[in-house]
Amino acid sequence: MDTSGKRTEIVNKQRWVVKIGSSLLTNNGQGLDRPAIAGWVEQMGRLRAQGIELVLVSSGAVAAGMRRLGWTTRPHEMHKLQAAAAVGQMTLVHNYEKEFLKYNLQTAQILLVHDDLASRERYLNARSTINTLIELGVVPVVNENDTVITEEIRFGDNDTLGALVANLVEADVLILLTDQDGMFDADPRSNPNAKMLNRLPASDERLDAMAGDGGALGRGGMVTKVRAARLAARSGTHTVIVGGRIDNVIDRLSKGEELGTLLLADEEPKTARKNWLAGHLQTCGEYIIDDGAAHSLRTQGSSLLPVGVTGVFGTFNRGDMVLCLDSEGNEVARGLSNYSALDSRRIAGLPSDEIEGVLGYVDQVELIHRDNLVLSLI
Ligand SMILES: Nc1ncnc2c1ncn2[C@@H]1O[C@H](COP(=O)(O)OP(=O)(O)O)[C@@H](O)[C@H]1O
Ligand SMILES: N[C@@H](CCC(=O)OP(=O)(O)O)C(=O)O
Repeated sequence: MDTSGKRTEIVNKQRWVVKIGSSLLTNNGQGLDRPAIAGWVEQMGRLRAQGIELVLVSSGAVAAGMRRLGWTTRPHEMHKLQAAAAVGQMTLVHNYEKEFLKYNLQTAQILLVHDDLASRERYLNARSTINTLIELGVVPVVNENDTVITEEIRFGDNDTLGALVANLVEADVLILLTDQDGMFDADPRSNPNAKMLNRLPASDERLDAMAGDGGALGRGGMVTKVRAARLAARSGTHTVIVGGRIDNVIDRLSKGEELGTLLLADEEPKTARKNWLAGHLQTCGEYIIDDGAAHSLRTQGSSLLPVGVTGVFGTFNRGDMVLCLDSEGNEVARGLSNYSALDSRRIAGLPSDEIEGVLGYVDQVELIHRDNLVLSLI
């Protein structure tokens, strides 16, 4: 294929995660927009026919459930939102199953919560199940397991889930289909002169000031999409934020057309281990680090040495994930500790050449080596 003048980062890419947001799937928050779903599935069917592997992350359970239950306004009580999601998820997957079958594609329902991806065992299970489904040619349809979570329902954030799934399957591309044509330099709802962004590195800090929230319904808006793009970038996944109502949007993206906003991953895809560190492991304790250590972690990507640590909290073993907090309690980084909490307390504040004298052994001179350390998103 002639790719000159096209988005080569997207063309011929093998593995896509497509996330369809609530604002798009629903008619003003009421029920599912079935004709629109049929249109996206038809396009995704064509992706599959080209040999592109696909995972779908779909919101819309709450809205579909509200319609089924005859509710016209979105409830505020968490248990009612969760009940609506449980009812609506049936409608949602039934709809996808019916539509994908038209193209001889089987679907599978996957319900996940962030904690599932924080347990090493469940992460590995989810990963191998989804990878197996992809190999079988099945389209996994992922949503949050709303019955057991509260935060994500409250903030309406399936963007993060999309990014975590992209990390999980090491996707090449994450497509966030939404109700705006792309990301603008200001929220177009409140700023009619806002201009759409074409491409930027996901790490570009200017994005933070441009991203607004999702408005009255308290949805994630562009804030969670930018954060998702940064999370996805950690597995080398490029993200496109794009309008789901644009004619044949998925087909056109796959041909390299410059639609929406491309947020690029760093050139160097991080190793699987780093992906894991970035979002998946449960933390077992905390290091409080001084200003000098916080500065060199943030600006030079340095390892954490005992000398920069002023406090050690929690109970952890060597190899466990520990948070690094600055003196004000802000998370600077997280990483795998080379020492248990007990030994860390004994060497905190000391120069590395004194470790052996105190402990009687030295594993590594760092408390956390930079290869096992991931800076936190600010
Ligand atoms: N800089 C921006 N560019 C585009 N949209 C923005 C921006 N800042 C805030 N938004 C808002 O984000 C909304 C989309 O986010 P959201 O409602 O969470 O959608 P979804 O359900 O697709 O995740 C848009 O309707 C828009 O008003
Ligand atoms: N998981 C829930 C809500 C998640 C949600 O709305 O997220 P988003 O599409 O990012 O605004 C649902 O299916 O209704």
